[in-house]
Amino acid sequence: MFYSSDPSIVCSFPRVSIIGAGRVGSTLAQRIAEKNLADVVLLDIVPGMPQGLALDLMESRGIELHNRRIIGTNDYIDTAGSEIVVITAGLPRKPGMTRDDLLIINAKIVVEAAKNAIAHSPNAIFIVVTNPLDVMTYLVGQATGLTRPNQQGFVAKHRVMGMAGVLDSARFETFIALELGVLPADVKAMVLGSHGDLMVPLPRYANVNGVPITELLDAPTIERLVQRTRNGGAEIVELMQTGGAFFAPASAVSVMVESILLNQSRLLPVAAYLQGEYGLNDIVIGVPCRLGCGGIESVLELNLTNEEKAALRVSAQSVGLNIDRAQEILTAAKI
Ligand SMILES: NC(=O)C1=CN([C@@H]2O[C@H](COP(=O)(O)OP(=O)(O)OC[C@H]3O[C@@H](n4cnc5c(N)ncnc54)[C@H](O)[C@@H]3O)[C@@H](O)[C@H]2O)C=CC1
Ligand SMILES: O=C([O-])CC(=O)C(=O)O
Repeated sequence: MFYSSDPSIVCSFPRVSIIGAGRVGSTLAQRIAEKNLADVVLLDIVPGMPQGLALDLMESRGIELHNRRIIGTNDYIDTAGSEIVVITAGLPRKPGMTRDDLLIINAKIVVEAAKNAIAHSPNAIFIVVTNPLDVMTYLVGQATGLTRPNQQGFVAKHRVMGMAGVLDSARFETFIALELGVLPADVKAMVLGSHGDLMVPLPRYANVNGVPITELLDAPTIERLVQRTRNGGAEIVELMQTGGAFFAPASAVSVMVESILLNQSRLLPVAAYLQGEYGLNDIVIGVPCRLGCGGIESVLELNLTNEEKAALRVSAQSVGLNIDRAQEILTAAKI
């Protein structure tokens, strides 16, 4: 016997839209669906491609034992009402390139994606992945209006962020775990700053189940692991020759999505729009943030040494120069 359902009760799962159904985007869709976190909309400009990926993922549901819906589309209308929008659209770098070499081409793609996405999901939280990460996150903040005061003077900067620190920290943790032969999950580390050569790994805060790595490894070894972390993305680009990492990046975004959707308040390194924190203003850079259902709940200001502060400042200065470059290009192109 069936009970008639009350039409006022709407049973819906959260919706995460992923703009750019390439390697990072499609792997992220898989992670989110298989963790049963949300229904997923995969959007790309290539006709048929996101639809094919979505169908493939849907056909795995019975085997993977989840019931999340995955929709593939080329039309932003299908992203309407998303709780979270992840932007992975844009080009990955090729061997020999820096992430900053993608600035001009990806700025236009990301700004267009952000404007289209917010028009259909005005309350969404935005997570940016496209490189160069910190500059793209800044541009998304501007394009969506989330980092500008609204008519009431309120800035919704907590709803825009970039993924980099979770990945860079996971790499640092991996290299520490490999060096010591311990379980990766027992290693905790934090990498701040920009997602590039000027990132700021913090060995002082790295530990194995509470034991500082400075008690387990000598200074030259730690410096070697720090340098490998800084070069972590390029190492994979050089090995693969056809693009960059995507498994670990997708895992990194999925923990941010999870912390937001499940209101976990996890403390994670996140590229955030700063207004005075760490002495930095009107810039996006990686800092420790609490992530919950509203997005960035707070920025934690660590008691950094003078050297760490200086490294963060240098990192921010380089992001600032690229923001200026991107804005000149977008203004000239009337975007
Ligand atoms: N923040 C981070 O830690 C990481 C950033 N990345 C960056 O993420 C981006 C994506 O990387 P992959 O997935 O490996 O590249 P990919 O080439 O596999 O996928 C990019 C997708 O974007 C789509 N696209 C291009 N223009 C678009 C538009 N206007 N609208 C919608 N879709 C569009 C392409 O058709 C393609 O399917 C790159 O910029 C890469 O550098 C990658 C890994 C880590
Ligand atoms: O290195 C790249 O181009 C992709 C990326 O940001 C990473 O894997 O860290």
